[in-house]
Amino acid sequence: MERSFISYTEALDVIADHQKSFAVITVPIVDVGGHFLAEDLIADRDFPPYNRVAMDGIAINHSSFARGVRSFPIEKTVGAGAPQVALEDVNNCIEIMTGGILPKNVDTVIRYEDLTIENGTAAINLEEVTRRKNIHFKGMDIAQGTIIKKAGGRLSSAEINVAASIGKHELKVYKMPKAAIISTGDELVDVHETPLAHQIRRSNVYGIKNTLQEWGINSDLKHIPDDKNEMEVIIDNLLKDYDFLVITGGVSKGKYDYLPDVLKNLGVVKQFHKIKQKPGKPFWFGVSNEGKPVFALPGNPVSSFVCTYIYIRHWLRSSLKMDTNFTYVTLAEDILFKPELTFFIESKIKNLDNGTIVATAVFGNGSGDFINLVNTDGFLILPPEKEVFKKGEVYPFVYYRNEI
Ligand SMILES: Nc1nc2c(c(=O)[nH]1)N[C@H]1C(S)=C(S)[C@@H](COP(=O)(O)OP(=O)(O)OC[C@H]3O[C@@H](n4cnc5c(N)ncnc54)[C@H](O)[C@@H]3O)O[C@H]1N2
Ligand code: MOO
Ligand SMILES: [Mg+2]
Repeated sequence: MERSFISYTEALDVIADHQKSFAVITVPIVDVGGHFLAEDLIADRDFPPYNRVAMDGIAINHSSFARGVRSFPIEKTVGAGAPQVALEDVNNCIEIMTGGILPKNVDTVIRYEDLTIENGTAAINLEEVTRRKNIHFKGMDIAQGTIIKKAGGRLSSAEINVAASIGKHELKVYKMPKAAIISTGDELVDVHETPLAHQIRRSNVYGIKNTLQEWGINSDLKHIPDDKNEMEVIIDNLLKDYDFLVITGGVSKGKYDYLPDVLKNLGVVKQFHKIKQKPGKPFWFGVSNEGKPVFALPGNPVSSFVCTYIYIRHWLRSSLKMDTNFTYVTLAEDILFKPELTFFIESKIKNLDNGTIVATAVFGNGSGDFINLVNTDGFLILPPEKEVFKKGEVYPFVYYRNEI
């Protein structure tokens, strides 16, 4: 159904309705970082797989210590990687290293720091020793056959460690869709060019490309002048070659804002045009006859930036069955915003030593002022039904920095 001037939440719902199922591919483990997991990771053994010695020292049978024995002749010395041995006499000990398999007939490990070793005998310098100390017992982390990580979600170093330990030399991951990011507008020149007095360099598409890249999506950049016929031919071809399109500019009320007409002529079915929000109001979203989403973002750089972080993210996370919530932060100061629109306001955040993260709005000069993005960390999402947003209240926050 076609809609106009809908709310932010309605727009999110429409976009989620057009989520896709991405194909599954297999990628070698060394290249898998940042991909999205498409299979469950299952423990192939207990973790740890054997009673693992957790400290370098000696292994004893605690009953001897309990009987008052304090000096233990060393029967043998064993390193990690050696098969399991057995203590023959419970009054003796086995010298053993971290990572080794716990010998039979022992149940407690004492570290070197608590021992004096002389002439092949280890004396324990402790009044008390807890039985089972310094042993990482078989299966205590997870049992064989248990799902460690369900499909879905992004592979971080934590999951990659686990994948390696269960022998996954290659993993099933989602094949991310490929995007064309298209700038429109006769005033725009290439980054290599020197603009004339009435021109600017096209910029917002580079930021969008980088954002998509951070989300694991490859894209190509294209440019189309404000020429209806040229637009139609180029977009028609791009719809064939790419999984989704991101177009910036040409969607408002201007004489040369041809995009909605062009997309209509190409059979891209409008799902909505205009959202009750600031910035980004003229956002147009449609789906081609092959089901390919077309995100036609308003050209103003802050508007296209916000719409990318809100709506393209929402489509991707919905498609990947990931939760779509944002983190919440606390307002450092009151914010006044009267219009009945969802307000995305650029803000700086600060971590306080009491554990709260506070956000301070930084008002730039509207959605054309992309310099203001450099001075902020993300944007607050303030709902339309209020005018005064009080210091101390909490609101969702979209963080756009990707620091190491
Ligand atoms: N009469 C009205 N005019 C406008 C309205 C309105 O409701 N009534 N809405 C305003 C709002 S809000 C926005 S946002 C813009 C959206 O405009 P378009 O999507 O049609 O975009 P353009 O007109 O092509 O460009 C707008 C602005 O952005 C600059 N731009 C465009 N592409 C790029 C790029 N790739 N890199 C850098 N800058 C870009 C362009 O030069 C313009 O300055 O419409 C308002 N007008
Ligand atoms: O809504 Mo426009 O996107 O503010 O400048
Ligand atoms: Mg325009």
